[in-house]
Amino acid sequence: MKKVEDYITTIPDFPEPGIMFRDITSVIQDADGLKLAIDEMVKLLDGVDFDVIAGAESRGFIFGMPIAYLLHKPFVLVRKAGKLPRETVSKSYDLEYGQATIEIHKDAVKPGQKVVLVDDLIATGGTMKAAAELIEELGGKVEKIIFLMELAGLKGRDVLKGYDVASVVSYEGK
Ligand SMILES: O=P(O)(O)OC[C@H]1O[C@H](OP(=O)(O)OP(=O)(O)O)[C@H](O)[C@@H]1O
Ligand SMILES: Nc1ncnc2[nH]cnc12
Repeated sequence: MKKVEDYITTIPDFPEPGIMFRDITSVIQDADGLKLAIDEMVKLLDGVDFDVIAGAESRGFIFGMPIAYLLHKPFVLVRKAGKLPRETVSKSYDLEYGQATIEIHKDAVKPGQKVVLVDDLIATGGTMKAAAELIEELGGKVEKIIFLMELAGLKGRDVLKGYDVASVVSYEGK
């Protein structure tokens, strides 16, 4: 029986020297890999009471949407800057390589709503930290943050201290 990690490809030195790129395309271009990945992420939400799933552009959309569909929850887009047409809240942050700004529509989360954040991977934790702060700025409560993969050596969990964080696959290094 194959495990999720068997479907993940690692490409050294992409997109920059020193980065071990953990590629999800080899997971989702295999029907069994895609199903297993989503099923394993859904399991991370066993017993979690929440109202909304929010996913980070773009790979967080790939995994967040099917989970929202399966659990019959609404899905909120955490988008890169300049893509959302209505009023937004916005935050800038650093990545393993580069820098980014994300935005959420102001009406996407109502005060008091319990939100699950979803992404494919945690590296430095910057993306999800910024997303969590935006949810909280809108009055939402971050109930849990889930990933398909975790690059544990980059200590992203420390950045997300205080949040309930879970992942399907953990790489010891980066
Ligand atoms: O933990 P961090 O250091 O914040 O890094 C993780 C983030 O980086 C990648 O997204 P990226 O911004 O490259 O965008 P993409 O999903 O559009 O490829 C990945 O999908 C996570 O969202
Ligand atoms: N090492 C990595 N592999 C794939 N996506 C990433 N996003 C940030 N760091 C990454």
